[in-house]
Amino acid sequence: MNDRSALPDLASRAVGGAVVHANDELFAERENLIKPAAPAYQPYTFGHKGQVYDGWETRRRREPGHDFALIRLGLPGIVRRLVVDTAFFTGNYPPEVSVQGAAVDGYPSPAELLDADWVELLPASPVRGDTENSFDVDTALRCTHLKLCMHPDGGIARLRARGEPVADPRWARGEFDLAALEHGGHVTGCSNMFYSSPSNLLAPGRAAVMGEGWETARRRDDGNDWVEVGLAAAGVLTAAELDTSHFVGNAPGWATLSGVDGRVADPADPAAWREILPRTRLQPDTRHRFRLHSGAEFTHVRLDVHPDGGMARLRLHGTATADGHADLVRRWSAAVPPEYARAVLLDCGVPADTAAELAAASGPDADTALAAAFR
Ligand SMILES: NC(=O)NC(NC(N)=O)C(=O)[O-]
Repeated sequence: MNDRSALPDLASRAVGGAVVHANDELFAERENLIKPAAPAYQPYTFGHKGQVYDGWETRRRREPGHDFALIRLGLPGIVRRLVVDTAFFTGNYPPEVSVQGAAVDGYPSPAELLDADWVELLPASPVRGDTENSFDVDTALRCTHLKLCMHPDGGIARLRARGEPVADPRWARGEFDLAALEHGGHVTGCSNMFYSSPSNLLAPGRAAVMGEGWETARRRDDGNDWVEVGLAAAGVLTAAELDTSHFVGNAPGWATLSGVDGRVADPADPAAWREILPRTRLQPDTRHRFRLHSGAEFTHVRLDVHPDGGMARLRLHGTATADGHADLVRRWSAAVPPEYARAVLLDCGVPADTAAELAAASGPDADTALAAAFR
């Protein structure tokens, strides 16, 4: 799907994001910025500090400068669209906002983050109050953190950082979930997303409530709903997990899985798809796991649910092919600064001089050597 609004929110608390610091949050707490739920408001509701807002709100500045919050992305990746939602902030929204991104390995403290190499994703730009202010972003950087600035002060209900997660090759090796967002799995098509996004199927961890899964509207025709997933890497699947947890009265009755190898066949050609899991009955509110034995290589997998309903998670465990793994490493190395790549290679036990050489090199030979370092 090319629609940026359908991309997963890399900052959301639902995928492990955190607002690790704000220079001020007197009126309303910074953590509200990344709550997955839409913002809410109750007029004439006063706490000790003033009107209660569902967002991040600083005091009125009496000296020059600007306010800022530091966000750790739950899914490091390339940000394609920022949404600065000022819902319910009418007399107290910031006139302008800006956002910067950084790629920092390890577990930096807020103080260390302040010294990071911040790259501009959104220059200071005007925003409107009580509005979802949407900005497309043009960057190639795999960000791990964002810095959101309000010029000079004010309140913001939510920040959404829609984008493409880029896998860390240290954790996408051996047998892993080839559909997981954190490894670069992504939704490429879907029949219906009436209630919730199909990307939720690929989110980390178990869903806590029904709303954290994918749910379609009730079908009133003879068809069935489906979702198509681009795998993190071309690979061979060994197990599938179809988790209907929390879908009690609206789980699908049956499901099938099929796959295609987009390197040798056209995914748009229905005849190119091969069955992976035959039509299988599902139970409501159940984590189903199936062993897969076909041994075939796939780049895309399609889940058909019959006739409609919802599902919490889809996991597709398997191993990447050698060229699939090399592609995954190439995507990562093209999106991280050389000093970051060098630090990661050192962490993998690569000798210092080789790490420096590999991090700085480019071209097919360098790609092959880099992929070998992570295999
Ligand atoms: N009515 C308000 O919202 N006032 C103030 N904000 C809060 N939260 O009370 C302010 O000055 O922005």
